[in-house]
Amino acid sequence: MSVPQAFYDYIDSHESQFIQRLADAVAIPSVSADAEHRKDVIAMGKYLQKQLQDLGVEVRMADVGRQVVDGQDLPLPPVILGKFGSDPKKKTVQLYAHYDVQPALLSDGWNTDPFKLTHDGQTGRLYGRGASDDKGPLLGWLNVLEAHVKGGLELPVNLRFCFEGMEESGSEGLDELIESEVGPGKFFEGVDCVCISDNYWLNDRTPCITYGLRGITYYKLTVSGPGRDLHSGVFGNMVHEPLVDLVHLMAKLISPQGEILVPGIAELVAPLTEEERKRYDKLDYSVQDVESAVGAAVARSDDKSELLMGRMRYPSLSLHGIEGAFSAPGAKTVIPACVHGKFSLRLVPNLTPENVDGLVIKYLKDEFAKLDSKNTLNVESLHGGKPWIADPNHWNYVAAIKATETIYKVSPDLTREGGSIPVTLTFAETLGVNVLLLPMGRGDDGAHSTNEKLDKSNYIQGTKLLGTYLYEVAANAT
Ligand SMILES: NCC(=O)N[C@@H](Cc1c[nH]cn1)C(=O)O
Ligand SMILES: [Zn+2]
Ligand SMILES: [Zn+2]
Repeated sequence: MSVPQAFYDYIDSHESQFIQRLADAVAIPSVSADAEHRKDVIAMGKYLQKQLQDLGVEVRMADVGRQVVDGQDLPLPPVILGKFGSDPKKKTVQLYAHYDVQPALLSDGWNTDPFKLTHDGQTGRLYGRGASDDKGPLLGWLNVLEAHVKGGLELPVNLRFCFEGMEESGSEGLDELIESEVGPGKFFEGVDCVCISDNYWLNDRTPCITYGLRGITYYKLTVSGPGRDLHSGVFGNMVHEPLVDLVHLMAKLISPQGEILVPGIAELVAPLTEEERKRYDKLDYSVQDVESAVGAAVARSDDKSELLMGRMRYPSLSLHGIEGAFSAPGAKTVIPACVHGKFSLRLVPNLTPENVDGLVIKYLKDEFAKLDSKNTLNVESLHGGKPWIADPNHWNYVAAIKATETIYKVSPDLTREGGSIPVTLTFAETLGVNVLLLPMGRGDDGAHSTNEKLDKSNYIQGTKLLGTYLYEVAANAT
């Protein structure tokens, strides 16, 4: 079955309604990391439930339990499981996306309200938290479905939806749900392949298809000592200061040149082969691409392949922040009594949370002992996920490559991504099927950053791409 022109026409003629759909979704501040916003994440789930049901999807809102965050007992947002079509003659495609977003405050440096989709008519950019990560791609699937249901077109495959609301905060409860829904008569029965749209092109010109992700392991270091915050004029030079200890420890994790200083990590990384190295040389990328994506000339290397390998096939350690330290404007002369340092490690083959956590925790405890401080250190691993690599020669990838060539008239780059989507590996291992990452947005979208955007053309052409991919699955699956 070839793609009906009526599908493309429907998308083109409903552009403004689809942008409004994205605006409605961005307006719900579904920040999973913030307990105050948990009700909004749940509201976002309900909004999607209704949208899906209105399009004829059989929806189940799966309860995945509760979570304690900073002493507060909170409900986890439901995982939305949806079924559309059960024709045994058709392939069944499992779609995954997430409806939660990263935190965003105007005061972080946004030029516009992060929860009000702002369309810049000159550049065609749609600004808003979640526009690219991951509300735009999620709604792309709804747009595809709507074009078929309301346009009177038959879908070439059966669809299964799995939309979660905790991806940005460790996908709590999701693995257990997936594992419990595998088997005869269960939700995931009959799934032939998985498609996830939750990453980005490498640059702002060439579409890509992604066959690998880094894993992650995220830590919280707590240094405490004094029973309360102290006056630095009264107690400075009299007591061990938690923030001083913490800053020393955090500086021991990574050098300014990016070298991970935890012993044993580098030795675990899978060796680079000459054949693999050549793959990076071929990708359409430049130092200029990094610089324009980050907004400054701060790239660590002048060699594009070194930069790509740093993101795709080597681990990275990033320091994210210090909770409890004075951070407001002004010059408060406080000695904070208890501070929490946050950092994470992105994992590549053969690093896993299991073989890395022990190395990190032992190293930090040894380094803390060297400080000879009377304060106390606690190290926690908050969440983790293993790296993932798929077979890019599978028909699922052939379908995505052909769809990309149809929509964008170029062959996509085959990439590995530096970010982490832990459920990717769960799908691959528990369902035993091929998993594909088919991105909608561009490398300069600013996901997780200020002024996140999705280009209108990527949203509209991306919706066409997702639909075309379903037809190519029907045509290429074996
Ligand atoms: N678009 C995928 C993404 O941004 N994933 C997050 C997942 C995560 C893990 N811990 C916190 N968030 C990422 O940071 O890679
Ligand atoms: Zn995402
Ligand atoms: Zn994200």
